[in-house]
Amino acid sequence: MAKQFLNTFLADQSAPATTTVTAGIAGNGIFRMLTEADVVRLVKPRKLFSHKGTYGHVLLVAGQEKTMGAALLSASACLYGGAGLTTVSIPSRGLTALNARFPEIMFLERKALSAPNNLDKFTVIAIGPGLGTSAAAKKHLRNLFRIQKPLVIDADALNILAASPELLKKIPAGSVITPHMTEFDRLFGKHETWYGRIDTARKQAEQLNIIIVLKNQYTFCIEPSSKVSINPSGNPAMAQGGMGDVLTGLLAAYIAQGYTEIEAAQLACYLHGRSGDELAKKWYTVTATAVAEHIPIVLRGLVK
Ligand SMILES: NC(=O)C1=CN([C@@H]2O[C@H](COP(=O)(O)OP(=O)(O)OC[C@H]3O[C@@H](n4cnc5c(N)ncnc54)[C@H](OP(=O)(O)O)[C@@H]3O)[C@@H](O)[C@H]2O)[C@@H](O)CC1
Ligand SMILES: Nc1ncnc2c1ncn2[C@@H]1O[C@H](COP(=O)(O)OP(=O)(O)O)[C@@H](O)[C@H]1O
Repeated sequence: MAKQFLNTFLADQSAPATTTVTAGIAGNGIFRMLTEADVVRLVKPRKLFSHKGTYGHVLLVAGQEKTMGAALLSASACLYGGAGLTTVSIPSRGLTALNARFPEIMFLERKALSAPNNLDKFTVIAIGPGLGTSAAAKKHLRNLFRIQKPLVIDADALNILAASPELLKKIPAGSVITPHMTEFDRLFGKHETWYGRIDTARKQAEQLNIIIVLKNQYTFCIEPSSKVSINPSGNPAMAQGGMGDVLTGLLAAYIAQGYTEIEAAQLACYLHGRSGDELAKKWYTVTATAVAEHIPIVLRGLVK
């Protein structure tokens, strides 16, 4: 593949003109582009002698009355992403919708989140889509931080952290945060350029010992080592509410299935965008629901 420049992937072409991107995540450079071959190599086949326990259990803490849809979208991505079991902790008013839409998914009352013993059985916990930023939501986030297991943190959970810098410093090591540009700037300060934003993300990933999935047309997955992988899939047909909620559910599903946090982030970003790309061949715009539902078809096409 011809040498690529970082500016190809930045909306404002703000990087030094000579900064290059290598194809393939195995490359030694700082900026590496994720390829289909990387993804095919990463995907683990489902084993003959396996059962739901083999593929992990996601707990998703999401939703409030006006944004229950975000919780359902995220939960659907856990399901279509192949998690063995999915439990959602939503306000109980959302239960009828949950049971009607996804009978495969289980429910955990919000008050159960304050007892760490109730959380032991989950392989991974994701928090944020449609959660709101109430005092109760903040309390749940704080409680989850206390168990010191890596979390997937998105949307309103990021907005809570942005308003509570003391809590941001306590983010469990190894966690994955998935901000879009505005959420990122709320967390780490306003940036005038994309290159500046990526520079801050690299420093923060190292300092906080977390993975930052900085979402945009091209999404950047930044490791604690400050290496960056760039996801090339995705398209403007996907620019609709709920799309990030689906990405979060996928990411949690892949962690549940035993991928490392960075592998899960890379897989989730690539497959999410690829699903949108395949759908956009037929559809002028694609919904978040459709992107989630198409994920197993994408994987079947990639992994024979
Ligand atoms: N069906 C449901 O229940 C849904 C529920 N949802 C849930 O609602 C909660 C709050 O989400 P939210 O969209 O209201 O606020 P938030 O994401 O902070 O955006 C605020 C402003 O930021 C900007 N901006 C946004 N995205 C950007 C991007 N990618 N790149 C760059 N900029 C971007 C944009 O500003 P603009 O560009 O318009 O000036 C926008 O107006 C959250 O928990 C979420 O999970 C949603 O997922 C929708 C479906
Ligand atoms: N034009 C685009 N090209 C590629 N991907 C896009 C585009 N628009 C949105 N996406 C993807 O959709 C997701 C949007 O996330 P986010 O803004 O958090 O959505 P929401 O809060 O509505 O769930 C990101 O993963 C982003 O990469």
